[in-house]
Amino acid sequence: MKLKIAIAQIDIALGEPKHNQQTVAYYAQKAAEANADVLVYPEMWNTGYALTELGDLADNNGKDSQALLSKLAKQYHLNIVGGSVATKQANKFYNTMFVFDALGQKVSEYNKLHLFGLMNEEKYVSAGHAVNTFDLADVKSAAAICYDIRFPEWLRTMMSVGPQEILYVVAEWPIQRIEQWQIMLQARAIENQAFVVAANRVGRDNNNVFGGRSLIIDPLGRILQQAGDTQEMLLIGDINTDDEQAVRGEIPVFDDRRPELYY
Ligand SMILES: NC(=O)CCC(=O)C(=O)O
Repeated sequence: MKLKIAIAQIDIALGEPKHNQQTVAYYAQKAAEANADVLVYPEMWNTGYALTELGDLADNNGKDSQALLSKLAKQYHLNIVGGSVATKQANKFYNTMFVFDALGQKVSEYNKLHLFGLMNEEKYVSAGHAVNTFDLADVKSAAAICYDIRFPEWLRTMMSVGPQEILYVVAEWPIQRIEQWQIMLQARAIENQAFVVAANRVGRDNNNVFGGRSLIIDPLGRILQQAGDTQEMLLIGDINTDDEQAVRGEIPVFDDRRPELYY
């Protein structure tokens, strides 16, 4: 399957969901103009890490964000991996991803599993418990949120069911660890023999400068497309999932696993 992928490497205005919704809508239009099949946004695009203000700002059951993403998906006939947004669900706050197909139908919903202490996330946000695997644009896929990529055992859990052909990652990853971001994403691509499509934000909040460098990586860990570290942009890249069938044919790591020995 050939797919044109678009990544919206955007800046996020801290604590300003209305403003950020306009940015998200603008990049959907640009992705449609580029004839993209799939569009990916970064983590927590509605509020940024405005964690102390979640009581006022978190999206109730993700209603506003879902309505917007579904509308954009349908209007522009785009499959959308909707980054993540701060949500309120049953009096708790979550860092939640919504995925919509090109008909505007929700195909997945996922609450970030691993909360990032260095950014105080666990003080305000509750952790999810469920996998995030789905078919999007006829391709078996999985998705993770930012700090989740430091847990290869979790990604393997999701990637080996299928196995999945694309791993989407959405992030607010600071610039001082941007080399780790890139290296870990390349490793996740190689070990799972899958494409990795990773969207990071740019800009700053009160505590961090974020490092961009959104990436599209092939199943051999080679970088197909890479955005810069500071500028907002729409990164576009073409992938062909037949490539990873070739890689899997040569080194069948999924068949050779011995899960009975792993704990
Ligand atoms: N938003 C996040 O989860 C950041 C993760 C991060 O920066 C890391 O080094 O891990």
